[in-house]
Amino acid sequence: MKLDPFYLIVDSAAWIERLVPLGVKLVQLRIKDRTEDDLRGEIRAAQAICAEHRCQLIINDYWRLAIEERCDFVHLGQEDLAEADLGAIRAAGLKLGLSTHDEAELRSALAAEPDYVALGPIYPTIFKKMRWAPQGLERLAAWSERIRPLPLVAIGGLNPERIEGVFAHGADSAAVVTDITLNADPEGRTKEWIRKTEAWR
Ligand SMILES: Cc1ncc(COP(=O)(O)OP(=O)(O)O)c(N)n1
Ligand SMILES: Cc1nc(C(=O)O)sc1CCOP(=O)(O)O
Ligand SMILES: [Mg+2]
Repeated sequence: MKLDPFYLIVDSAAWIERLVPLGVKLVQLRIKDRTEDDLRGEIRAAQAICAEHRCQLIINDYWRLAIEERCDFVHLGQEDLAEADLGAIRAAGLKLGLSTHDEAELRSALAAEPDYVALGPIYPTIFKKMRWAPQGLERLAAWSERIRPLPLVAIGGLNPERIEGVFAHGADSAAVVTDITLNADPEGRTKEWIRKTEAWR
């Protein structure tokens, strides 16, 4: 499976409406702490925009809702994975991306036969508190060897200056939150990401 090299992560359908029409082809809806009704509404709105713009939508965490709403891709972390019904996810035809942060997590991720593996944080991130030190580019290259031919997603502290390094070390896609959502010009930065990832598209 080929992933777009630019993997945007946002926390609302409003962000998706703002940025996906610019040419984003892979986006994760990552929402925390909302009611089920709110989540369902956000998922439906995101689906409509992504369908219109032929953008792959990935739902973070909420695999039951993703099944109910007939989504086609979910991303789960290791704690999510421990509680997930992989049989139900597969029976619904959902593709699955999994987070990893260390060797043990990589083993459990591979056992679940995902459609991609993410490694993070590659660089320090301001987005959320993490138990792991930055992985660095050599670790990313090692992961790439280990998971081949599965696609590898790099995440954590990425910006346009770091794009070339992660692809040179085996990443297939670069996931990003704050470099875009906290940027003074999110639209301009999104266009810059699309341009700078073109060589790997
Ligand atoms: C592409 C990608 N990689 C990693 C994560 C992190 O997932 P998780 O460890 O479950 O943490 P939360 O994002 O749910 O806080 C991700 N969302 N996307
Ligand atoms: C949501 C998330 N998961 C990570 C992991 O390592 O699993 S790093 C991360 C945050 C990424 O945000 P930013 O691009 O702003 O650093
Ligand atoms: Mg999660």
